[in-house]
Order: sequence, then C-alpha cells, then structure tokens
Amino acid sequence: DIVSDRSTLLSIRSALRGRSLLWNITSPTCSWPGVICSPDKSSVLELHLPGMGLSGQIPPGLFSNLTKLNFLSLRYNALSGVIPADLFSPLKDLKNLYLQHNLFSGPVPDSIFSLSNLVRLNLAHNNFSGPIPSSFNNLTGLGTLYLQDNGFSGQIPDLNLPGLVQFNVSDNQLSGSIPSKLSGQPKDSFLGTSLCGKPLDSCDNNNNSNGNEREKKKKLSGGAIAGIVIGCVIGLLLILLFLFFCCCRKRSNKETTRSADVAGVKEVGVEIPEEKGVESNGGKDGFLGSAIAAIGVGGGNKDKGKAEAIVGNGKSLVFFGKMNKSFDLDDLLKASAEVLGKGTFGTAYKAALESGITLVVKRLRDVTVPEKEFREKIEEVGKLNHENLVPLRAYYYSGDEKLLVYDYISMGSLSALLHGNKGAGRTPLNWETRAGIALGAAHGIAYLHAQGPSVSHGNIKSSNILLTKSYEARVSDFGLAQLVGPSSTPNRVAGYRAPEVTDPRKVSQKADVYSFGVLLLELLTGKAPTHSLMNEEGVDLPRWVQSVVREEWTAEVFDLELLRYQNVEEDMVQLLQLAVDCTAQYPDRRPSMAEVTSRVEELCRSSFMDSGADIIDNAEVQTA
Ligand SMILES: Nc1ncnc2c1ncn2[C@@H]1O[C@H](COP(=O)(O)OP(=O)(O)OP(=O)(O)O)[C@@H](O)[C@H]1O
Repeated sequence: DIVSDRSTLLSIRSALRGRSLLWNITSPTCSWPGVICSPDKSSVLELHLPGMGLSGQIPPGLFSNLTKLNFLSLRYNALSGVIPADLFSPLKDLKNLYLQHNLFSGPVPDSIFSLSNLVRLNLAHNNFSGPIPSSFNNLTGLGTLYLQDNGFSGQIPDLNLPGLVQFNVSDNQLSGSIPSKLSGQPKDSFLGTSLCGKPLDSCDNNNNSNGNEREKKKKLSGGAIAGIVIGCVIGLLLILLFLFFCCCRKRSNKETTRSADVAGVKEVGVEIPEEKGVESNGGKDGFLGSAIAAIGVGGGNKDKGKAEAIVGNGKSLVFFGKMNKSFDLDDLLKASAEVLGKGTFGTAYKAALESGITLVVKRLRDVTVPEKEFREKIEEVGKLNHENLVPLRAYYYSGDEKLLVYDYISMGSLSALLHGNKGAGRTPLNWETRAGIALGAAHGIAYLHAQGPSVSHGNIKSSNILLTKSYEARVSDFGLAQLVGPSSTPNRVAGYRAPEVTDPRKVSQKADVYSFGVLLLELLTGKAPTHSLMNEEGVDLPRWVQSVVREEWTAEVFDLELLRYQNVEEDMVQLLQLAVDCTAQYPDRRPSMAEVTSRVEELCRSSFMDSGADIIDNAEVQTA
C-alpha cells in the first residue's frame, strides 16, 4: 500500500544522494516529482529519476515494498558498484527498466531474470562485465535489450526472444559468431566488438583475412625498409626542387614590380582580412562579389568581371518598405562575406558592409518561376511587416543571379542553440526562454496566416527561427517555398513535414501548424526531429512523443535541462498537449495558428506570473 511504498521511497531518498532529496515530506507521496501512482493513489506504479545526480551504491532490498512498480528509470545518474543480486526480485510487475548511463559494474544481477513481464531493458553505457547470461531467455516478452558500451566478454549466447525488436551489444569485448536469430539486427548493434557472421563479415573471411594479413606483415617487413629509404631520397629531391623554384619566382617578381613602378602604375585595393568560412575565389579575399562570382564562373580574373557585370548591367537592388537606401549593390558586393550555411533555397552569406551595417544575403538557386511571377511573389513577401518576422530588405533579379537581402539576426538559429554546442560552458535554455520563443514564433506564423487563407510559410523548422540578443524569435524564409523547384528540398525538412504534404511548394496552413507542433516538441524534448529516425524507438518525433504520453510516462519526454526547473511541470505538460494536438495526423483535427497562439499566450502568462521557475542549484539540494 501507499504507506509502505512511501517508507520505501524515503529509504531510497536517504540511501541515494541527489536531487530526489527535494521530495517534500509534508506533501502527499503521489505529488513527489518522478513518482506516479495508481489512479486511486493506493500504490506507486512508476518511479522516474533520470539525471537526478544520484550517486553511490544501491543497498540490498532497497525496492522491497514497491511491488506494484511497472516502470523504473534511474538513467543518466552516477550510481556505481555491483547491483545486489536480489534487488529487483520484489518488482514482479516491472515492464520497463532503464539503468543506462551509470557506473554500475559486475555481472547483470540475477533478479533481473525473474522479471517475467519485462519489455524494455536498457543497461547500456555502464561497466557491467562477465559473459552475457543465457538467462535472458527467461524474459520471453522482451522487446528491447540494450547492453552497448559495457565490459561484457565472451560469446553471445543463443538468444531465443521472439519479440525482440531492438538489440545492441556494440562496444563490448565480445567475440565469436553472432547467433543466427540475431542476424537480422542492424550492423551497428555489433560494432566495436570482435564478433563475426551476419550482419557483419562472415567468420571464414575473418579468419582468412587475419591469417593473410599476418603473412603479409611478415613478408613486407624487408620491402618496407627499402621503400622508406627510397621515399626519403625522393622527398629530399622534391624539397630541393621546390626551393629552387621559389628562388626563381621571387627574382622574377622583383623585376616585374620594378618595371610597373617605372611605368607609374599603382594598383588600388582594400585589404580585408580573410574570414573563416568565406567561399571566395581560391581564398584570396572575402568579398561577397568575389564569393558569388567564384561560384558562378569558377575563378581567376573572371571573378571581378562577373561582379562588375552584375552591377553594370543596368539592374539594381529593389528595396522594400521604409528601408532607406543606405547601400547599393556595389556596396553589397564589396562587403566582406562569410558563408552561414547552405539551405533549401541556396547559400546564405553574412555580409559586413564598409559602412558598418551587417546583412544576410541569400543567393537563390533553382528558381523555377518566370521573372514576372518571381517579382510579384517577392513583392508580396517584401510587404510583410511584423516584429516576429525577419524583414526582407531588398532583392536583386537577373537571369543568372537572384539575391535576397535580410537583416542579420545576431544570435543565430534556434536549431544551433538547442543542438549546437552541448559542451561545457553552454548556457542551458530555461523554460521561460523556450516558452517565449514558442510564443514569438507562433505570433509570426499566425500573422502570415492572417494575410489570407492561401498564405502559408511552407518551411517551418528550428533553423528558420532566428533569435535576437534578447532571445526574441524572428521567423525567416517565409514565401520562398513557392519560388524554387522541389528537387532542391533536402531531407532535413522531412522531420517537420505533415504527412499529407506531397509537393513542398504546396504547403497548407494546417501543414504549417503540424511543422510548428514538431518545433514545439523539439523545444520540449531537446531532440532534433531530423535525427529522430535514429532514436530508440526508430519513429519520428511526434509518434515517439505520442506513444510515450499514451503510456503515461510523460516525464520521460522532457529535455533533461528542463527538469532542473521547479513549478513549471504543469505548463510544460500543457505545451506538450498543444504540440500533440498540432501534430494530429488529419489536418482538420489540428488547431488553427490563431488558436495555437492564444493557447501559448495563456500558458506563458501563467508561467511568467509564477516566478518559481528558478534553477535548483546544488546548495539548495544539500540543504533541503
Ligand atoms: N537573417 C539571418 N540572420 C542570421 N542568421 C541567418 C539568417 N538567415 C539565415 N541564417 C542562418 O544561416 C544558415 C543558412 O540559412 P538558410 O536559411 O540558407 O538555410 P537553412 O535554414 O539551414 O535551411 P532552409 O533553406 O531550408 O531554410 C542557417 O544556420 C540560418 O540559421
């Protein structure tokens, strides 16, 4: 019953150090973070303590009373030592056991093999050792068995688990042949071992090639020495030849300069230090004009000619709105440039003008619409004006070149911020910031949709949500999907695309809502949807989240960085619900963008009024 469950949880609290100490003994057991009870609150069904900083050894009998537990997650902690053999014996109903990313050592505890209801078992990224026990065969309902990155040795036993879908033993000291029942698993599941046989190379090949290689090594050793000597002599000769060539060139250069001075010729040039990432003509300078010409023409002195041709052909930049024409095409082409990235529609350059203004120039490729239509459509885009959109300042159109000029948004994209630098020194994105970004992006998209029922963005994803210094969201790249051919659409938009979309140039407003829903899931889970095919369940982000939520493991989906904040779970769950609604399979079941915006607004209001979203620091943990 709940009284004995509570006493077990309290002993867990005193045995394992970490954030679980924050369980407040004056509040009911079922309200403690990570504890999920049965609907009548009579027993604890799930215990989720991922990334709680738990450490130390687990004492025997620690889970003795939690007999109704079906989900136990202790992943991403620093728990260590040998797990007591009978630790899991009382947990007869356990279906999911997640112990990955700890420091456990020794053999797999025997009691695991008595858990006849177990469906998912993850022991990966620990220091478990010894052979992989054949008693895994007792777990007849097992669907997932992850043992990668441990110290398991010897052969894989003959496993006969009919329901096994996910299996991984990579990065262990295993050898011998892979049992035939596991030959249908992907190669990656066995890499970093000395195993052989399907899906890896056949064991015969392995033996032969090992033998051959050993022989070759023996035979080659004499020839190798001779080779090294000859190589050294040739190398020396080449160096001498090179030095001789350099001397000759220097002398001839001096002569040329002298003759130019004599004739009164002086070349004028602005020296700009070479910038990292500039796609320039052979890396000689960092001008945008040169970068663009280098791509179009291929190099040499033609670059200059090309840049001049763009300026000199009578056409010029077309400006939008109140943007005073403080620069012209010539200034733009003379700006020092840095490649920001290659996107669906072309390459984006950061261009720093001599006047101090920084802009972004997008060089479109594969523009499929005729000039008249292009100009009409881009004029429509230029007229849009909202604080949550990246303003299009100007464009340039010629037969060869189509350039779009935007404001430079200094903090880069949400994608880079969420998935870029995961190392030390990174500032975690807190709940308020994430909710604020969601709200800003929703406003921007809702404004686009308000222009008319046929107006949509068509390419909503985290690399198109740019952030200002104060983390305000600016939606970019709107209106471009209709201008370029479908062939140039890379796969990375796939994770955001609504299931009904077949032509990327025809994305409805409801399909935008779907993509926005995926973006919300990305903000909440910290997972990139484009990588989701590689996630544990092998499905896309919306389906993964839906399956987790359906089985009521909601806390498992959130980004670990978000679990550091108190009093916001309710709001996080509400935003998750909204994301799930947006990613409904059928378009008419999805809310409109206007409704989405008011729901995000509502929860931001409640979240920001409640100023309890503070980071729990270690000092508080110690004193709680
Ligand atoms: N106005 C801008 N200010 C700052 N960075 C920008 C700006 N526009 C684009 N970027 C950044 O430049 C990079 C390339 O952008 P681009 O829009 O060309 O491609 P993408 O967003 O990766 O893909 P797609 O073309 O499908 O939108 C991205 O990292 C993007 O965040």
